[in-house]
Formats: sequence, C-alpha cells, structure tokens
Amino acid sequence: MSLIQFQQHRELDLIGVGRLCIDLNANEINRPMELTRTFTKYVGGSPANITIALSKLGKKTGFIGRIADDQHGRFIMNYLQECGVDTSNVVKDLSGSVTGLVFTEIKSPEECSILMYRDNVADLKLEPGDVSEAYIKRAKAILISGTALAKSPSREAVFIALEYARKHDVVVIFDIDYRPRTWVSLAEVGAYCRLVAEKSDIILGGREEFDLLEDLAGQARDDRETANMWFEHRAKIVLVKHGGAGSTAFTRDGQVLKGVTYKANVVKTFGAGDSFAGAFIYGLMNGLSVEESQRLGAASASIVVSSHSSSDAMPTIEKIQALIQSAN
Ligand SMILES: Nc1ncnc2c1ncn2[C@@H]1O[C@H](COP(=O)(O)OP(=O)(O)O)[C@@H](O)[C@H]1O
Ligand SMILES: O=C(O)C[C@@H](O)[C@H](O)C(=O)COP(=O)(O)O
Repeated sequence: MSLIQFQQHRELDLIGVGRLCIDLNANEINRPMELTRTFTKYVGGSPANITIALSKLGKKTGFIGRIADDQHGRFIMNYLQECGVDTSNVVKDLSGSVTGLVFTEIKSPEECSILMYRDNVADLKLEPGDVSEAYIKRAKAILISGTALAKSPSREAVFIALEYARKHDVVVIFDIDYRPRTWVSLAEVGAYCRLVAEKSDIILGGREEFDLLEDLAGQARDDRETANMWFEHRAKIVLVKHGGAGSTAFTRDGQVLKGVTYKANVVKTFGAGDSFAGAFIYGLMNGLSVEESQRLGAASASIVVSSHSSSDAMPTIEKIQALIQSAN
C-alpha cells in the first residue's frame, strides 16, 4: 500500500497556499547587485513556484492567496491563468498592500542571494475568511509554506486551511521555506512551523530549516534523528535537502533514500528547492516510489538551476525524462 494515500477521485491535485510575489532576476550576472542595471520579471514565491511546477507537469492545481491591487498583482494573476492554475480563490487585497518583491543577485553560479521587500505585502494579508472548506475538500493535497506563518492574519488562515485539509483527508505537504526577512524572531519560526509540521504528511526542508524547527539553530542534528522526531507525529515522508549534495528521504516504514543529483550548467542556485519539490510531489501523485520521485525532483532542479528564472523555467515531464535519459 502506498505510503501517501491521495484521494484519487478529487478534481484538483494540489492547492498551493500563501505567497504570490515577483522575482526580479538580475540580467547582468556574475557581479554584485550594485553593478546590475536591469532585471527580468517573473512570478515568484515558493508556493507559487511549486504550484506552477505541478501545473506545467500536467497536474490540476489551484491556489489560495492574496494579490495586491497593482500591476504586479495583475501580472501574477495573468501568469497563473496562463499556466492553468485555478485562481478562483486568489483574492485581490484592497487594503493598499503591495506585491512582495524578490531582487536576486547572481554574483557567481555558486554565490547567489535574494533581497526581499516584504513590508505591507498582500500575501500576508490572507485572512481566514479567504479559506474555503468547499475548495480545499476538492483537492488531493495542499501545499503550505512556512513563510505564510510569519504574520497574522495569514498565520490564522493557514491553520484554518490545515484544519479543513485534515478534516477532508487532503494530504498536507509542508515546505518549511524559511525566509529571514519576513519573521520577527527565530522563536516564532520554531513555534509556528512546529505546529504545522506536527499535522503534516510530508515535510520538506533544508538541514538548517529543520534545525530552526527543533530549536537547534547551528547545532545541525542528524537527519535521521530529525525524521524520527516527525514520525512521532503524522509525517509519512521527511525529506532533507542538501543542495548540490542531493537529498535524503526518510519514510515512516524505515526507508532511508539518498537522492541523486544531475550535473547542471549552474546559472543560479535559487529555484532548486521549488523545482525539486514540484517534480517530487508529481512523482508521488503518480504512484512512483519515493526514490523515483526524488530522481524526478533532482532532474527538475538541475534544469531550473541552469536557467535564469524559477517559475518560467519549471519543466515539462518530457524535458525531465529527456535529462534523466541523457544522464543514463
Ligand atoms: N548545483 C546543483 N546541481 C544539481 N542539482 C542541484 C544543485 N543544487 C540543488 N540541486 C538539487 O535540488 C535539490 C534542492 O536543492 P536545495 O538547494 O537543497 O534546495 P533549496 O533551494 O530549497 O535550498 C537538491 O536536493 C538537489 O537534488
Ligand atoms: O520564495 C520566494 O519568495 C523567492 C522565490 O520566488 C525565488 O524564485 C527563490 O528564491 C526560489 O528559490 P528556492 O526556494 O530555493 O527554490
């Protein structure tokens, strides 16, 4: 019996919850942002990227979030619809909020950073009333990103979504997605993310992100200890990402699976986690093993880190399979 029981009769495969923002990726790469003059605009926001990735892989997706009543908000809405994401539950925020901006700096293929403008952003204005139980029960899975827990009322909206998902056997996928610029304190990161992780079926994060949940910032607990801690709750899969060194997946039934990586002509390192997550979830939804799903994730990440964007570069399954074939 499959580790993760997706309700197959549901019309939506995945609903993303949370951040919809704009990536502004420097065009003049391999130099600090002080020396860049032009940027290319893409839709961004980790949950948006992952939802877009699944949509481009042919999955039926939806989104619960808020956009600003500005040109960027309209750009995001148009792009989601072009990608086939259902936007019926994306709310236009009329409080005068703005769209979160992510300026990305590509000093070198290995040295990239992101500068996030997060004040008065629409995504954190998501309210509990925006979360529809009837919408959530139409989905096989929801994807929650940790950053949506950083401020109220988004925080409460996420907990409502979590409650509806548990009530209607919707698989809960939690991507820790720690973004320092949005949080008030590390104590809050740990407190709120632990509450969600304890109710999640699949937890994805980097080593440092799991440390934050375990109040071990900088003490780097052993991945297996981390997994066992979450298996004491609802988790069936705990996946620890390790950048270019790959990933390790732990399953509740005792498997420990080292994920492969595929050689990439790295342009930038960001986008790896979201592309990995999208293809990994796709594999699980298609009944593939955790190991095969990791393989899809790794191939997708290799494609996206070799590209200028995150969302735009999310690949089709054919592109992913071609890369895997060529590597064999
Ligand atoms: N330089 C790279 N080359 C090839 N694959 C990579 C590279 N960096 C990351 N990946 C793949 O993407 C996955 C997620 O990357 P990681 O950087 O850990 O996530 P995040 O972007 O969330 O920090 C890794 O487990 C690996 O499979
Ligand atoms: O999630 C954000 O706000 C930033 C993303 O839009 C950006 O594309 C990025 O950093 C994705 O990187 P990843 O989370 O490492 O895949």
